[in-house]
Amino acid sequence: MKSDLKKIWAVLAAREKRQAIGMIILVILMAFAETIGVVSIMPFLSVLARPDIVQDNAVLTWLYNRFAFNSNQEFITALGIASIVLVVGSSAFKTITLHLVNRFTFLLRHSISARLLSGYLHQPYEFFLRYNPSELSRNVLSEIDQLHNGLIKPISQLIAQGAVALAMMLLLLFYNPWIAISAALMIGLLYGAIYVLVRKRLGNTGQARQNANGERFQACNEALGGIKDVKITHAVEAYQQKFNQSSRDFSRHQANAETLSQSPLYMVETAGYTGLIILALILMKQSNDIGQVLPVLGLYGFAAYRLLPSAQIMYRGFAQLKFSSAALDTIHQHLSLPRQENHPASTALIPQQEIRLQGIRFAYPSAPDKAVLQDFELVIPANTSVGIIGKSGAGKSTVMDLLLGLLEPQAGTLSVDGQVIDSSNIQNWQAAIGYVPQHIYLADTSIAENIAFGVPAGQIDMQAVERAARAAQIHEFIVNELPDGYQSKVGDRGIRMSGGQRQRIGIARALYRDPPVLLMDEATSALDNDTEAALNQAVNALAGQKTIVIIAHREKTLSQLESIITIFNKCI
Ligand SMILES: Nc1ncnc2c1ncn2[C@@H]1O[C@H](COP(=O)(O)OP(=O)(O)OP(=O)(O)O)[C@@H](O)[C@H]1O
Repeated sequence: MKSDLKKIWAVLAAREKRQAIGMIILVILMAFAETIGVVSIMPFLSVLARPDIVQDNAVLTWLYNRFAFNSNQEFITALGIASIVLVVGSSAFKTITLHLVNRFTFLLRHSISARLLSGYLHQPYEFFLRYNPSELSRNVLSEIDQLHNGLIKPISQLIAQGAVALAMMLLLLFYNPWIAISAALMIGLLYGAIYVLVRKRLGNTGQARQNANGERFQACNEALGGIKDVKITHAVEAYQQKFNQSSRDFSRHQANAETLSQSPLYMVETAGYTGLIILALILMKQSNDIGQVLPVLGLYGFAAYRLLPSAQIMYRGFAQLKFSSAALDTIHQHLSLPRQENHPASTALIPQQEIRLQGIRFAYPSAPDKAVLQDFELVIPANTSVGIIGKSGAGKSTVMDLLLGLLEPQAGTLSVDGQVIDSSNIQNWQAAIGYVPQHIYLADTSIAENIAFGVPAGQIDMQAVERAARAAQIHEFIVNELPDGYQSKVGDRGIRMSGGQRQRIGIARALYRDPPVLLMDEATSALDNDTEAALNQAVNALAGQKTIVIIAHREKTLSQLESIITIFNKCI
């Protein structure tokens, strides 16, 4: 419990911590405002029922004389108006506080999920080889809700109800300390015992809920993301079942947690009711005077009536905390991941002599003992075009990712003109590269936005877009065949484009910034012979001005290049 609270505190940014303290103070004041609202009616009712109390009660006498009332009637009216003003004032204060607390907690949800996404986007590429994207979306979009509903909201309720319960206790202590203490002890012990009994179960259910949530995100993403394969392989039913199973488990765990956090109210109510009857019987046996027994019982009843709802809400808060601790653990851990800052480079590191991979050893994190590359050497002279071939699985794409600086080798270096590429100059190196990956990702926006990827729509250089599209042999298609030319939408992941068109948009994207280095990973595999020939011609036209590295299966694709390097994977 203590460590959960510590983790929540750690999840807050410095400004949010200050705001949280302000909110706690406001919530406590709100609880007292509520108590004042309830209590303010008492002097009015007392004087109304028994006007001579004004003379007996020192406070009332002082008030009466201080404001120089002429009659009890006037005094009662003034007390009534004062009570209304206090109730209205406390309601207004409560409404404002409620809004401030709601704003704070909901904006906190936004701020934590934005920081979480930003943290993920600033992780090295290898991080994304370890985590499934569904798991990361789950954390940013859904686990954050669990944190909000299961932790942040319950904590604010816990504080508010704790303050209400305390205020009520003070009121009861004032009337009858023994009754107040014994009622609070009984309620506290009962809830405490129930919490001890169910907390382990709540923790386990919370963990199972988180797993089921991840599985349901994954099933949904995979089915919709791979819809073509899902349809063609008749996997619709299998995916539906996979989703149903995890979605049902997710709901079941939430229902269990709700029951575990709500049902003690009925048990405690039953125990309280039984306690009252037993107390009545004992008191009756002792004094046999109903006139003495009833006020005591009434006060117990009142104490239970005022304390129970607060105690229940507090218990529910603790239960929700336990249920949400798995979500908290994940978010806390991921928010503390060290960030890899990306500062857009002002100058590109343009190779004048060579790009060199030297003494490289690389193994993927999931198979650290199986080196994909060992003692690997590669020299690419500047402003030449080099082809890389090798069997499937030989490590061509891995070499490309090392050249891109996306993967870090366990041994050896990547250098440009003798300058080793590390965290201090990686941005400058990447600023020099245009890259065409094996699978081109198209966003569901216009062709122009896809070519000028990541540039806000208003800042796109349309001349550069057209130049890149011409070089990638796609300009004619865009202007002649698409209804809105460069503003035509490509559909989700480019669903409205053919494989070859997608690839040419990818090539145009790599050329948009007119980079001095062009890296292509099987960039021409989906093109027909004529387009491939035209594209090769365009690439040849760039030869001598740019350093070009192309990976391909087919040697024919590389026939025009100045040198071809074959990769043999020593571990296969
Ligand atoms: N994320 C990964 N985790 C673990 N192993 C990986 C990962 N990616 C690739 N590998 C392994 O590394 C080896 C080299 O893969 P790579 O993709 O570089 O080959 P490739 O030559 O580009 O193959 P292809 O021509 O089929 O694309 C393969 O044995 C592959 O199974």
